[in-house]
Amino acid sequence: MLQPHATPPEAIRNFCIIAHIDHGKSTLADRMLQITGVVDERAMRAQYLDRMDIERERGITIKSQAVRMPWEVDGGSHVLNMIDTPGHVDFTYEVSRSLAACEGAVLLVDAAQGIEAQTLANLYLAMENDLTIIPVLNKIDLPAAQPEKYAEELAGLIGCEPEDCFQVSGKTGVGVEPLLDAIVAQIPSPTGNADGPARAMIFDSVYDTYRGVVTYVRVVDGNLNPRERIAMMSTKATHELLEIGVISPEPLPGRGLGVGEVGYLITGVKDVRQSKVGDTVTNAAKPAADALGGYRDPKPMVFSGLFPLDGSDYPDLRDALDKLKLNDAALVYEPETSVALGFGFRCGFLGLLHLEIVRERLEREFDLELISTQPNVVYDVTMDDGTQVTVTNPSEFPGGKIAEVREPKVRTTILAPSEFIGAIMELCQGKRGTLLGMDYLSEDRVEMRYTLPLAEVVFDFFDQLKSRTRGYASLDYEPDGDQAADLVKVDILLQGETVDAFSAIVHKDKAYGYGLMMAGKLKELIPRQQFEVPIQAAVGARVIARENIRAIRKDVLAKCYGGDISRKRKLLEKQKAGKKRMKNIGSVEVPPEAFIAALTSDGAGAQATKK
Ligand SMILES: Nc1nc2c(ncn2[C@@H]2O[C@H](COP(=O)(O)OP(=O)(O)OP(=O)(O)O)[C@@H](O)[C@H]2O)c(=O)[nH]1
Repeated sequence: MLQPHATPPEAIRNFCIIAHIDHGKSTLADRMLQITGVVDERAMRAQYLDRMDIERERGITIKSQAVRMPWEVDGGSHVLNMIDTPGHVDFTYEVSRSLAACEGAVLLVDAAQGIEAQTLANLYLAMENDLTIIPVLNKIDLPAAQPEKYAEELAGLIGCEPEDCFQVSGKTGVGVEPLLDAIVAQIPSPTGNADGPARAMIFDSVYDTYRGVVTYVRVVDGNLNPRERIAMMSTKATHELLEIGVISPEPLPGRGLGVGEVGYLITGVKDVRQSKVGDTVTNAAKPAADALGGYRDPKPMVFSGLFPLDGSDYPDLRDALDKLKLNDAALVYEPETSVALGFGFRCGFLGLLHLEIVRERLEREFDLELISTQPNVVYDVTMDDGTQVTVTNPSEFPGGKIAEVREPKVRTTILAPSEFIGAIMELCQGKRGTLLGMDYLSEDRVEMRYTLPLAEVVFDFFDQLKSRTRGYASLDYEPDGDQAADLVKVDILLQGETVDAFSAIVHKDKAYGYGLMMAGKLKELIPRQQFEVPIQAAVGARVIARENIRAIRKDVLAKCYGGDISRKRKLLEKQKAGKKRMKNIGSVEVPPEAFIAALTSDGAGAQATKK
């Protein structure tokens, strides 16, 4: 039985692995678990991963967010706590909280790829948190690996010698033992006031179907013990500590957590919003005076409407969102009604990836078919009379005299081979970007920094960047305040009626392009009706583009010669069933597939084929 209190802070090393996506973080973490004996060699494949599968199947989410590993160096026993960090830009705040729970970071770079945008973004976050950085080149077993070349690059970036970069293979295990030794030797042990009031930082919290919320903490001062009452400092809510322990790699309930220790706690709360990342846990009877710094409420940056393809699924969608919310403190939503799409929800997300994850989970885990409207950012509108309006839905953009519209902007870092500089500049300029600076990481790789309106980045920036650089560029961005901009709302009208789902807020110079594109797309997608249907794009009362759908009656029996009455009936019934699913805009019938196709940015209707 582990006795967590028995570990003196001097023997503890808290670290994380930071890397660009696919540079091998999980593989290296697995290898460390194996080499330290936390998971034995045979169990590694046969059991450890199986266990994860079962976890997933049963929806148990006690994951290895923070694994405790024993490691001996020169006869001295140490405890290494490996803390997992979410890898994506949308979760920068969560990443920074995980980093704040560590004293050091292993900066992992694929020896066949070199530094990428998220390598830099994560490195800067680690430096802001004053972490000791251990530079590591991974995948040295690959024939294409160029460890010498990239050691130069990495050393130049963090200001060390190329020889200081470790060379490992997470796959074969080469170099991992010396790396574990270096973690003990180079990363400082935690310091804190052991006798002071308890303060522990929450760096992750996940909802578990059976146990409620499992909260991951790092104790900074004092200690936390089972059965005592704890308080969350941001909300002042108090809970009884039902269980506290460490993960190695199974949850091991223990006698408590002391200074510098990392582990989990369970209080029986059912919603992660009651146990928020970044908050400070203290003892309810002897509370600390000040919370640990850095707590922030998650703020949605990107909004989109989610509507069930089949209107009768609306209650299911509401239930599914309620369930997801238990495990996602950043997800916000409220009911929305659209003329075109019916009943749905306006949802707020941290970013595009967050949106995609939520949408995919709703479709896969809850078996829903959804239409999502074009994502948009939040606009602050000041009217001439001084009133302020916050717009999260383009259809709510105010009419009347507007003094100023402000939009969020982001600081973007793009890394790419230098041959693509021209293509990237052209793209960023077209997206209203401002170049902040450019540095060569080596003779053929360059880092470019731009500020861009977030609205332009969420549109189709990443796809365009990838296609213009043949997939070689990587991108990262972080919020960077807001700016005034010349923005207008473009409405799309079908036979004089506004189709709210297609309204968009765009820069004045792009209004015409958007209107023309949407009108053109809809002309292709909406079937001919028995009367002519004009499609117009308008800014206010001014029509800026127009297309016409010519009248025709679709005769499904046209190809059905002869007297096969049962076949005719079948065709007519099919047509009738199809009509039931149609959405009516005024007197125009629009198949839901047309909306989906028009709302996907390439217009190809990637989702439309899903039945
Ligand atoms: N040859 C070789 N392949 C490796 C090595 N480490 C990881 N890989 C492969 O690289 C790919 C990505 O590895 P992961 O460990 O999943 O990478 P990750 O950084 O955790 O990726 P994400 O979790 O998606 O961010 C996988 O196909 C691994 O098998 C290595 O040392 N050598």
